[in-house]
Amino acid sequence: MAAENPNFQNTDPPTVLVHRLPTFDFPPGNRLSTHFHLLDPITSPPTSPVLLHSIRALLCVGPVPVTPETLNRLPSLQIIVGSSAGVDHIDLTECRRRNIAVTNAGSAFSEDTADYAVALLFGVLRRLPAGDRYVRDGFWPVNGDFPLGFKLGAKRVGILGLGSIGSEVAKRLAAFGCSIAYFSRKKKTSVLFPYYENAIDLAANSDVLIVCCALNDETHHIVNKDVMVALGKEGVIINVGRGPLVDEKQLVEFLVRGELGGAGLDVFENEPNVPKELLERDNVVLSPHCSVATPESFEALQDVIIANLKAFFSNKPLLSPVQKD
Ligand SMILES: O=CC(=O)O
Repeated sequence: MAAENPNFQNTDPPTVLVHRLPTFDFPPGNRLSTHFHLLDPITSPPTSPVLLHSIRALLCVGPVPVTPETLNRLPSLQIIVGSSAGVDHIDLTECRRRNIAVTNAGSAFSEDTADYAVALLFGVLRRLPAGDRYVRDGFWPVNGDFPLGFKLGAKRVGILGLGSIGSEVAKRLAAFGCSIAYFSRKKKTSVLFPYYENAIDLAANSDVLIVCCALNDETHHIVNKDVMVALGKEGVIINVGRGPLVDEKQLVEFLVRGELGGAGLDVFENEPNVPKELLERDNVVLSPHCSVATPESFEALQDVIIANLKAFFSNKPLLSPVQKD
């Protein structure tokens, strides 16, 4: 029967509807289909509305939006398993209203993303991409020594969002001799780093701001003009969270006027478009939203997705539920 009707919903393995953009998929050879019957409307024949009515689990691959309209087509939906750390593409308020659980990538990406934040910071302070261009473009023999960079050790690093990624960033930069402080939704009782009650105070006491918090209504443009003023002329902003956490228009203006020391950006407000003013600047390191992208991270992600779906289908606690506050 399953062979005759590709939309047939087996109970074993359980059916999971895949929600993704045509351009976004798991790398080949993923293990998810050995545990679940994955119904992917992009590769399967049209999915019957009757089947959609019975779907309980949705696997959201990448940053594809989940809107009230998406949810209207899935009246039995109970869980959305996300494949990213950030879930700003999912309408969480609507999910809460409909009592639909949401999970994210948990800590699958945290180490790689933290490594990347440190790499971007090194890139800005020591001007690594600019130095690379200097050598490749033949300027070294002509112009001589490359300008000095800045030392990483002993920098005062302010972390915006001391969650799973922020904590890994703190661990790494503390090992480089930086002092760490943070701002998060809440002060963490188990953490000894100084806590600031807002982003401006954190910036005023930091040389570097590393942005790794979740994007939501409260954190949209959390790095605004006032934060940039507080960070000061030598200050560096690293963003591995989401583009709209930083007011990009202001960031460009501050950099162009020389009122910030530099920026390392993996994310942008209007991806894949990057403000052209940034392309010309040697104190800015640009990266195409790929801090999480390693085969190791994607292996770990599959473990998290499988664990969440298995827990859901056997009524056990979810591994990485998105917090409900
Ligand atoms: O940007 C990547 C993620 O949120 O996992």
